[in-house]
This record gives sequence, structure tokens and C-alpha cells, in this order.
Amino acid sequence: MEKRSGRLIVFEGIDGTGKSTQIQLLHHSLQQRNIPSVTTREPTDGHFGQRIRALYRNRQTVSREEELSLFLADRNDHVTTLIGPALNAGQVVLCDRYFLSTAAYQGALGLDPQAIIEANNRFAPDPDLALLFELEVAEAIRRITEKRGEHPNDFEQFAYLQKVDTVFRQMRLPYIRRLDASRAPDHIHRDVRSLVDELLGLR
Ligand SMILES: Nc1ncnc2c1ncn2[C@@H]1O[C@H](COP(=O)(O)OP(=O)(O)O)[C@@H](O)[C@H]1O
Ligand SMILES: Cc1cn([C@H]2C[C@H](O)[C@@H](COP(=O)(O)OP(=O)(O)O)O2)c(=O)[nH]c1=O
Repeated sequence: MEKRSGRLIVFEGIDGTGKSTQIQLLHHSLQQRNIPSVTTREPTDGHFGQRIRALYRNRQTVSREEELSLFLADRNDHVTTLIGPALNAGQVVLCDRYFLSTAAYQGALGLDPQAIIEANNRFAPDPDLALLFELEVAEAIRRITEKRGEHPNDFEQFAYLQKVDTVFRQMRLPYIRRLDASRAPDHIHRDVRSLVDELLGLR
């Protein structure tokens, strides 16, 4: 692996826990302090990310192994073209979902979460910090439904998200920090900022 001078901070959790909201708040706070940072997300807008989004938009199904391969291919591209270069350039990379999402979502389909993490470790750098947003599934679905004014998509069915949530709650990795996502956005942001400031040596 090349020299890394930047920091990789990932936002993880089931849909509707406020990841996008918190990534924007943190990005703004880093920009205000002139700390070079970039936001990005997975699935990406690249070739494989677009294929993934098209699959669930059109309610198509593929085998869980094919689904896993698509997420791994998307991440491989992401690491090569954006995450790796940004880290080498000394940037703080804020990523909305990363490989813990694969372990949790594809793990919830019956694949082994630990084996998924190991497959990722062959090409994807570990995050320096994984902020894991925890929220009752019913509340997460309520927020998504309210936001979109529509029924949850295939990825957002209650029973599936319950399984995803269970895998997330069982994860034990040194870079994971759990946050109670049921609180007001500014309260959560205060905790996010405190963890990030500690990581970046800003306090
Ligand atoms: N702390 C919060 N409390 C209540 N609603 C929230 C909170 N954070 C975000 N929301 C709202 O919930 C919905 C989902 O938030 P979002 O940030 O898009 O979540 P995610 O990226 O995890 O899917 C949005 O409508 C957002 O405005
Ligand atoms: C990154 C990743 C996402 N996903 C799922 C989680 C989400 O339900 C879905 C799309 O991610 P996301 O863009 O976060 O969803 P939305 O824009 O609807 O909030 O992809 C996986 O199943 N595996 C993965 O590795």
C-alpha cells in the first residue's frame, strides 16, 4: 500500500439514520477551519455504481454473489480513482458508506460478514474512523418514507433492515464508534465533531 497522509472517515448505518445529513455538517465544519476534505459515497456514480442503482430501481434481482461482486468492483474503482489519490494528497476523505455496509447488507442476505470484510481488506484501506449511526429500524423507515413521500425501495424493507441492523450491532472493530442517531442533528454533530477532532489532533 502507498504512503497515506490523509484520513479516511466513513459513515455507516442502515438507511435513514442521518448519514448524509451528518456528512454535510462535518464537511462544512472542516471547510470553515480550512482543513482539506472531500465528500464521496458508495455506491458511486461510476460504471458499477450506476449498474447497482439501476438494478434496484428496476426491481431486478441478481444472485447475492453477483450483488456482492458488483459492490466490490464499485469499491475497487472508488479506491483506485478517488479514495487512494485523495488520501495520498493528504485530504480528509468523508465517505457515505464503505465496506462495513457490504458486510452488513450482503451479510444480511446470508453471506459471511467476516469473509466479506476480508475480501475488502485485500484492496480497500481500513478507515481511520467508522462512525456507525444506530437507530430503531421503524424510526429509520419512518424518516425515509417521510423524506421521499413514497414507499421504501427494495433495499429498505423492514425485515431486511432488521437483519442488516443486527449485523451492524454485532461488529467489533477498533475503528468503529457508535452514535445514537435518534437525537437532534446538532447533538449528533457535536459528537461527530469531537471524535473527528480527536482523530485529526485538533484538540
Ligand atoms: N437527527 C435527525 N433527526 C430527525 N430527522 C433526521 C435527522 N437526521 C436526518 N434526518 C432526516 O431523516 C431523513 C434521512 O436522513 P439522511 O441524512 O438522508 O439519512 P441517510 O443518509 O442515513 O439515509 C432526511 O429527511 C433527514 O432530513
Ligand atoms: C455500499 C453498499 C450499499 N448497499 C446498499 C445500501 C442502500 O440501501 C443502497 C443504496 O445506498 P445509498 O445510496 O446510501 O441509499 P439511498 O440513496 O437510498 O439512501 O445500497 C449495499 O447493499 N452494499 C454496499 O456495499
